[in-house]
Amino acid sequence: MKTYNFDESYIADVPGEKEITAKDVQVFYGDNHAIFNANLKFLRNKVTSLIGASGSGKSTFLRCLNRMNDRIATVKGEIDYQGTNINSKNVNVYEVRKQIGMVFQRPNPFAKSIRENMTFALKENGIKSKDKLEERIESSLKEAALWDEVKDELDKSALALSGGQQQRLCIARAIAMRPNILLLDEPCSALDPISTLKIEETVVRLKENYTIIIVTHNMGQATRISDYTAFFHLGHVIEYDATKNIFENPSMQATSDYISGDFG
Ligand SMILES: Nc1ncnc2c1ncn2[C@@H]1O[C@H](COP(=O)(O)OP(=O)(O)OP(=O)(O)O)[C@@H](O)[C@H]1O
Repeated sequence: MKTYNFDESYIADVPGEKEITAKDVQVFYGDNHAIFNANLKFLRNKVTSLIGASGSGKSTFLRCLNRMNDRIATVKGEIDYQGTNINSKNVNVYEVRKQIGMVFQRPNPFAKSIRENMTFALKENGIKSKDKLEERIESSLKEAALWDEVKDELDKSALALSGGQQQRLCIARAIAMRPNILLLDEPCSALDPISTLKIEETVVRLKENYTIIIVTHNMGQATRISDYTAFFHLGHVIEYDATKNIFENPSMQATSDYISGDFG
């Protein structure tokens, strides 16, 4: 078993077609150095889990991938997406977020109808045709496995849905924009086991059309749904590999300690 060298930079890479790559990414909250030289390549149409103890930097790193840290932290390094460094100042952040959608820990639907939740961003982006909007609502709600439960009550308030339904609505709302990448920041942490299972099934189906990167504290969830897993520790990416290897045969002592519950 190897010990991680905190002075060296680890290139976290696995074979396959890349969708988005972090190069020497560092994040600072004032004096707090939260992410140290993360070099991590994510594969297209795969689910990748980010795991690690509380405070290890998973959410901070995830937010770098669609510029969600802009107002709260200093992010150095490059995020390469389709040949562009999207961490560059002159990149249009709204365009980035159209292609790299995000779903948060707590479901956050707008206090509007289900239909309005689905159409708001589409209308803002110039999609006005009623047929096109209806088509997007239906196809996205189907992809998020919510359509059958809400198709007869699209004008009902989104806040009247259960927590799990609200989270699937947030996923549907994100994919209505037809992004390439979906970032999920502990999307099940506020949900009961049955709702969690539904989201997990949804995520596994969604990878057919999207690249998915998910922060999770739930080891079972990481093993059930992700193809690859990156282990974060003290702001460093310590190990990155096929999920099976991370959980059954990790190379690094710190990974082994974490997954066996020795710390964190
Ligand atoms: N908005 C913020 N302002 C200042 N510091 C922050 C902020 N968000 C995170 N941090 C700090 O950055 C470090 C990494 O935190 P982060 O939330 O990314 O870790 P995490 O692994 O996602 O933790 P958790 O699993 O508890 O969500 C911590 O030291 C944390 O205190």
